[in-house]
Amino acid sequence: MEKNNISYIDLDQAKAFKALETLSPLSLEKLLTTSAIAEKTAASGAGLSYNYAAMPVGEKQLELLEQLTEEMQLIGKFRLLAAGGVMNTGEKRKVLHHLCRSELVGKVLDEKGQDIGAFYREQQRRFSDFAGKVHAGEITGSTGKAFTTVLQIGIGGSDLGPRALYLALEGAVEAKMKGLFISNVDPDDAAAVLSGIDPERTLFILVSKSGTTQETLTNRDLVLSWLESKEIPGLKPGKQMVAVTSATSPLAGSDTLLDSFYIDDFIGGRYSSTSAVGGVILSLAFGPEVFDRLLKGAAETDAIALNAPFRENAPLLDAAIGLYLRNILHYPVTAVLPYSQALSRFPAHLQQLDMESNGKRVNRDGKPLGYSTGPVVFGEPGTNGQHSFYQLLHQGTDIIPLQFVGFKKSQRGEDRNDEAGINSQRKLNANLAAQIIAFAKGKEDVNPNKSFPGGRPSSLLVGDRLSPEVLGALLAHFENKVMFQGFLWNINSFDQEGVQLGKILTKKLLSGETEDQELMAFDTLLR
Ligand SMILES: O=P(O)(O)OC[C@H]1O[C@](O)(CO)[C@@H](O)[C@@H]1O
Repeated sequence: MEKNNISYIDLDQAKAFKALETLSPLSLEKLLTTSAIAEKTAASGAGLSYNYAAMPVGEKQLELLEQLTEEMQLIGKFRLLAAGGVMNTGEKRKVLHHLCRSELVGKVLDEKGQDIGAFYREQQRRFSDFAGKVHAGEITGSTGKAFTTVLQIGIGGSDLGPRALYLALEGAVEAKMKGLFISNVDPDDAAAVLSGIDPERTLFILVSKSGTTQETLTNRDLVLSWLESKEIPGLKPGKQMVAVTSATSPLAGSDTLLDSFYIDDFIGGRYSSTSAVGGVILSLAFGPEVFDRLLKGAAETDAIALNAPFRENAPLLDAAIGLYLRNILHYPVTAVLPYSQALSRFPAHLQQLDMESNGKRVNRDGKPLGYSTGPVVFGEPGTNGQHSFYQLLHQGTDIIPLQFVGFKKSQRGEDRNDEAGINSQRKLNANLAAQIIAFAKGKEDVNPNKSFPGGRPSSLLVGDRLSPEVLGALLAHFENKVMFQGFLWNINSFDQEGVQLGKILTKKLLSGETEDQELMAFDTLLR
């Protein structure tokens, strides 16, 4: 037992899990009825709902999954996390991204007794003011011209979440500035983006929590020398750039830059979209009030995840059913399929969120696990995916559970009725409904090549329109789902040691310190 009566056991020690293992799998075709579609639904924030009628779980499974979440104390662990418990056991850190949205369980103090939420709010106030001044023309480029473009330099969590959110908001609200991103150390990434911008009117945001990431520092230097190379009278490259970093990073406190905004070690990269990491670019691109609306939606989902009972708690249900798919039915992959072009990069963000968090093979105390953890996650917007990889999803040898996301209304509202009076949004959603049924029910045919086995599960997250609030709720839904699953697997979802080895070998290779012959041989192949 640890403090607060929270105890940590591996999944395979839980009684409810052992009971789940004894149940026979159910026929999806029998489970999928019109009343199940009406009843098997639960709320996330901002009117978003999670429908699991096409998931292979019946009453008994749900009862045991609920017992499992209680036995593994998921809500107690979330409460402890939100209160500032050291849930990142590997790095011995608190995990406080929820605090960027609201004080779920009251104030959280650091070791000096300082209010950490107040620090996050202060940073939000600072970057909101900064954005307001840029929009009002009070803060300009170093040659006096108004900034019209904002370009984020960062990678991983300092790119994927903010980029996915930026793209998702472009059609939801009117933009105040154009947003662009450079992430890859591939020089072609920077060259392509820089070729289309006005150096005097572009504000660069250098985002690196650690301040040590090779790709980001390389791109910073590349951008600064590109600005220098323009030889524009009066242009000061550093004064076209702000930083977002942690107060302990080597980038902190630089007076060569226009300004700096801070996060701390308690906000993990892939969980940082609602901190200054996402907040600076989103406030500049769309206005601080739009970023506020996104935070509000995320806070609504957080409150549901913490307080709602199992059957009314979408992130908790999604996590528990996902565990059933992974550890009872042994499906190793999940596809996320948003029927919304605005969410084109959302699957890429979820890939990092889920796979970097739960791609672990030891428990939170470092002991090897005897069961599977996080699935492989991939996805593309529908209907594009339908004309690409859905063949394998329908008729391939593996069953891949699907997580559909759809909206009743289009985001931009521009649409056209065809001769039959049917608009494109209706066609998009008809495709989504058809896919759920085709995957679940299949279709027999005398020709085996034309036969669909069915029994392929899916869930549906559905909202009215992809507004900033709904986007925030969707983001928090997945953050909380991933967190709950990490608790179920008894792993630490908040570190990422698996990315280190490759970084170290790269460094050794570039500095000439390696004696690894095979590494040098591959390097030679690439020169
Ligand atoms: O913000 P930073 O410190 O540059 O890190 C970027 C990314 O690198 C990683 O540490 C992985 O290499 C991610 O977890 C993180 O989001």
